[in-house]
Amino acid sequence: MKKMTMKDVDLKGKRVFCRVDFNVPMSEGKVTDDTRIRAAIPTIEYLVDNGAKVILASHLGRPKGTVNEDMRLAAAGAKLSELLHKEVKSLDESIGQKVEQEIASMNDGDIVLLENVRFHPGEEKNDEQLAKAFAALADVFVNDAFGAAHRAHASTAGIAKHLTAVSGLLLEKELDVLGKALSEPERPFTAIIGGAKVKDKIGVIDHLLDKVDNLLIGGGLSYTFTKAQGHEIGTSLLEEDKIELAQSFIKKAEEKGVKLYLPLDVVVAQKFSNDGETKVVNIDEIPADWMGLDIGPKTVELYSDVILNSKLIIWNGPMGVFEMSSFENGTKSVAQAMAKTEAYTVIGGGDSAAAVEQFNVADQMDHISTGGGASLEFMEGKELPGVTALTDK
Ligand SMILES: Nc1ncnc2c1ncn2[C@@H]1O[C@H](COP(=O)(O)OP(=O)(O)OP(=O)(O)O)[C@@H](O)[C@H]1O
Ligand SMILES: O=C(O)[C@H](O)COP(=O)(O)O
Repeated sequence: MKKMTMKDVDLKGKRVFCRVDFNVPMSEGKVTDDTRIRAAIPTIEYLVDNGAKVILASHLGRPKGTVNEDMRLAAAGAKLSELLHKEVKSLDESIGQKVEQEIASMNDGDIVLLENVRFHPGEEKNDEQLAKAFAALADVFVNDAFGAAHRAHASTAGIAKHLTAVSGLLLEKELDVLGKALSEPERPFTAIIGGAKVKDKIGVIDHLLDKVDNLLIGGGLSYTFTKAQGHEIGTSLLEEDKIELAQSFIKKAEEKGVKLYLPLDVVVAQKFSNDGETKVVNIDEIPADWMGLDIGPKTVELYSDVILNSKLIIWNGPMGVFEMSSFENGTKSVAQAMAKTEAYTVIGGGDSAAAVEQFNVADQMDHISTGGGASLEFMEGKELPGVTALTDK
């Protein structure tokens, strides 16, 4: 079902409750990565240019329903103001009389940022009263928080029952890119899945096996597959209870004609540290008291080759412990191959987005999702409550 967008509503003079995802990394009261704030700007500018009174709302961190001084949104408001060259008034509440008074005094085109919606316990419970209190502040609801679209919360889903609810430009773009990739992919279509645990990627691997031509596996989760192939993995990450599942994925790939690639060689170390001795071994030669912490050079060559010969690539999860320089090469090389390929490249948020930033190739990717969990759930084929709740066209 098609959902209404900002372009379907008259915004002039309207109070617009615009949910954004300003859940940004912070250190010492400052925003350390403003990617998500920058990503919301087209929608905010559209609202301003169309004469709306812009009431921004977001969560930050997981304050568990109480006020947490370190999780106030004022620093994000200041950053937004700096980026827009325009006043953004940060309030210290998200509902109540004071907020209502502030909104009543707004002129068309003004912007306020409400306080962290998760300071209220009702937010994450999708409490009806809180949803109504948010809705009472506005005439229209715009959801632009793709990163939080997998959460059925009062400010993402509940509020949509009480107002005309439309998508913002970022939400629309994310759904468009990821949706098109999954429904009408250019081929060869390759998915690269890494990260720590099989358990977190079961849904996405299963769903992608129905869609892709190639599946490249790396990172901590690959060792459960290696074990499933019958090799010893030393002290590498293992999820004993997922070995059978890994076997079933290998079988499913065979049945579907998907080329499933697993590491041929790995970088091993005796401890989880950047300083110890490391060596490269073939996948069937991991010594008993060593652990695999990155893919090796033969694997890098093979994976890069697949990447260079694809037309569409989705990447979620690093190939190794890329935060440590001794084990960054696999993730770095994959990032560099992604930068070089002519394929349409999509980064599924979270650590992979951090990796392409770290290796200075972010601007060479076609789309970097602002959602970690949200893009993963979308790629699992799940419905996103923040999208489902929007008004049908
Ligand atoms: N071989 C390995 N052994 C141990 N840890 C690993 C290994 N390879 C990668 N990791 C770690 O996995 C972590 C990332 O995995 P995780 O599943 O948490 O995130 P992700 O897959 O990037 O998900 P998201 O994109 O949602 O953040 C990184 O911190 C990385 O150091
Ligand atoms: O950072 C994210 O993935 C989103 O902002 C959602 O945050 P959450 O996992 O705390 O709901």
